[in-house]
Amino acid sequence: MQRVLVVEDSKVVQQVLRHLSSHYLDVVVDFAWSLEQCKGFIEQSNYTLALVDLTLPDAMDGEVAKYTLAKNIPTVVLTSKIDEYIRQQMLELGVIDYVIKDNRDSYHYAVKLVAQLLRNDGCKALVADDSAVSRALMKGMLEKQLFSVSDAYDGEQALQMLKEDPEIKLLLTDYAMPTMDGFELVKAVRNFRGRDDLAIIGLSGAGKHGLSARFIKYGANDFLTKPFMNEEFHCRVMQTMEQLSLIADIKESAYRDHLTGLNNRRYFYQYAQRLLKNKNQTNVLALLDIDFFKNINDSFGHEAGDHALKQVAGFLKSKFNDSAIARIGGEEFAVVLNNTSIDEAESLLNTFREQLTQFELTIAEQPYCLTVSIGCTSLHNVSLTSAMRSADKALYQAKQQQRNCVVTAI
Ligand SMILES: Nc1nc2c(ncn2[C@@H]2O[C@H](COP(=O)(O)OP(=O)(O)OP(=O)(O)O)[C@@H](O)[C@H]2O)c(=O)[nH]1
Repeated sequence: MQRVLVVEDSKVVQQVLRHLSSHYLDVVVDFAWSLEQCKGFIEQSNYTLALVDLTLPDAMDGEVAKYTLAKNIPTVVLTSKIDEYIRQQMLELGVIDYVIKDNRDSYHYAVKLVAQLLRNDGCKALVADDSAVSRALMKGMLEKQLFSVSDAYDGEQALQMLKEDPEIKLLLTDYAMPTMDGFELVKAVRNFRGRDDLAIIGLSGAGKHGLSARFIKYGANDFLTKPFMNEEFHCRVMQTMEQLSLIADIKESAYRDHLTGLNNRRYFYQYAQRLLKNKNQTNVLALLDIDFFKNINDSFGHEAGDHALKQVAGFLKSKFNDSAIARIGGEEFAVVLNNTSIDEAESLLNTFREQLTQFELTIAEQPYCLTVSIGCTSLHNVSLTSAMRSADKALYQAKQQQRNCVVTAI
């Protein structure tokens, strides 16, 4: 589990950092006031990352950063002043980055930087460069930013590695490489990995600015001109990864039902359409609708109704954890049972239905049991529209019968 340690002696700054951390960091964050307290925390817990003030009353000369780094904790430094001497000192120490505390936005930047570094943690990156020295340098710099890094000596090798590993999220590629240069590599990679799925930063030598622009035209997200400063490299990588994360967040929220955390209707339709393309797989589509749900809203209020929906969603997830589940309407859910015959599906759905009748929800602090009606149909060799229509018709029949039952469309 990821954990962050913040060491800051100013009460006001600590308060600001606490506020921003609760907003941006979804991990445990401990706050220490001094080097001594910092040592105590490190004895107790393992930290993924430390954000430390360079000057503390009991550590005036950056000893806290030296201490966290000596304990192998990747460290970002907060400093109220910066000059070439301090900068060099910090780079030599091996801190990931430094943030100058000169306005409120710096704290914002610092916490967002920590958030991005936590996202980088274990994220795969690939460096493609024919120079072993350059490769080792960039590998080291990326590892400092918590990436898990592999490297390739030319474009062809890099392309092969990217084809084999869709988990690689960042590619740094030089332009001049034997067998396949950086442009060819970027063009080839973009045929199967989009800009929002794999970030690419192109590198070119000094005085070749035209090359940088062409990198972008061929599909790179950004570029760097060699030789680059440590900070420039760091900022470019961070900014590019932050954009990728933002797009991932937007995509995630576009496909998620905010109330229950399940997939939403949009996701479900796209998923089912994709599934139907595989003609060899027999799947079953089930539509589940809570019986007399309106009674919950009417008796206990809309908020209690929301709470009930969340509990039913959680129950569904626990029982069909290998299947795609979505909330496709108010109190209506869809489940796709993969590689299942219609008879098997009917039996599984009946078991679920019976288990739900035994499951006690908590509504307005009281136990409450509810039931669902289910319509199901084969999702194989049909159009999605026709499968939805059949399942809907079966669900209607289930409602017309006694409810709390499964009807299969023939
Ligand atoms: N609390 C809450 N209620 C919702 C939500 N979406 C839809 N509903 C309510 O769900 C209820 C659905 O009512 P009906 O369509 O009459 O269905 P029902 O009461 O479940 O009856 P049957 O389906 O015929 O068994 C309505 O009262 C909607 O307002 C939601 O997100 N939250």
